[in-house]
Formats: sequence, C-alpha cells, structure tokens
Amino acid sequence: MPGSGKTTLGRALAEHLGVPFLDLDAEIVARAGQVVSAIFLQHGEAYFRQLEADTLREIAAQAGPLVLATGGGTPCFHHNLTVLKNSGVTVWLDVPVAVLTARLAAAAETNSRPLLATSGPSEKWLHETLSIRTQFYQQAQLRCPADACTAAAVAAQLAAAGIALG
Ligand SMILES: Nc1ncnc2c1ncn2[C@@H]1O[C@H](COP(=O)(O)OP(=O)(O)OP(=O)(O)O)[C@@H](O)[C@H]1O
Ligand SMILES: O=C(O)C1=C[C@@H](O)[C@@H](O)[C@H](O)C1
Ligand SMILES: [Mg+2]
Repeated sequence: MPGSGKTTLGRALAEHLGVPFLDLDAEIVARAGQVVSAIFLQHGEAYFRQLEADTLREIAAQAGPLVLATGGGTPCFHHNLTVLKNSGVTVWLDVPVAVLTARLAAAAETNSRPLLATSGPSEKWLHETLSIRTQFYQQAQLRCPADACTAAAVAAQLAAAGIALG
C-alpha cells in the first residue's frame, strides 16, 4: 500500500543482502520522462497500468538478483502478481490503515509529497483500496507486519524459508 515502507525497507534490504535496489515507480518515471502524477493526469490510469506491466516484465527478465519495490497497485493488475511470483520472492508489508494514514499525513506535512499534500489518499480510500487489494497482497510468499518490517527481519524470514538469492 502507499506509505507501507516499500522504498525504505527495500533499500535497507538490498543493502543487507548486498544486491541492487530498484523502485518500479522510479523506473516507470525514467521511461516515461514524466512523474507518476503527470502520467495519471495526462494519459489516465489504464495507460499507467500498461506502462507498469511492461516495465515490470522488462525488469523481471533481467539477469541477477535485486530487491524491487513495486507500486502499491502493481500486484493487482495485468497478472503482474504471477510475474512477481515466477521471478522472485514476494513480500507483503502488512501495515494497518491507521498507520498508513499517520505516515502519509506526516510526509505530506513535510511537503516531500506535494501530490499527497493536495489530493493524497484519504483514510476512506485507503480502507476501501486495502480491502480490495488484500486478496492479492495475501498471496505474497512472506508477510511482514508493520512492527516487524526491518531488513533483518525479512532476511531472517528468507533464511528460515531456505531461500537463497542468486
Ligand atoms: N518501518 C517503519 N516504521 C516507521 N516509519 C516508517 C517505516 N517505514 C517507512 N516509514 C516512513 O513512512 C513513510 C513512507 O515510507 P516509504 O516512502 O518507504 O513508503 P512507500 O511504500 O515506498 O511509499 P510510496 O507508496 O509513496 O512509494 C516515510 O516517511 C518513512 O520514513
Ligand atoms: O497504489 C497505487 O495504486 C499506486 C501507488 C504508487 O506507488 C504508484 O504506482 C501509483 O501512484 C499507483
Ligand atoms: Mg516508495
């Protein structure tokens, strides 16, 4: 979900594991030459979802281990969850709406997320969206609850499950 800590944890996990980190939204922005909000505004969500699906498939086809922070909606469109499952270990950052709301509000206050400051997801949107998306998120191989979303905790889950990267 937006604000669940994908970028923060993803970067830390990549460092912990000694592999590169990629952020799918950032890759989409680099390809499109436009920020995500501008892609949505100018071309609409369907266009963004196609770009997201295409970019994901390009990354999945790359050789070499990496940690990928997806967008919040990525696993819910264009059979992307199958692509993710077939190419790596999937991790669900299971963070309650109350925590997401507090984090997103704090981030908007610092103005680091100008879009959220004006039209970011409301608590209502977060509730409705999480309830629709849970069916996808819960298919992740690993689940990391909000209070245990650390790189070391995920690495320990990977080790306990006998999953080696490479
Ligand atoms: N485990 C955590 N505990 C407390 N705060 C956290 C944690 N992880 C991330 N945060 C904070 O929550 C906010 C959102 O984190 P982050 O940007 O990593 O989330 P995201 O899932 O990548 O968001 P987005 O959907 O915008 O890409 C940031 O202000 C970050 O500092
Ligand atoms: O949750 C979502 O649907 C999204 C999350 C962002 O990471 C972006 O991928 C985009 O804004 C859509
Ligand atoms: Mg992020």
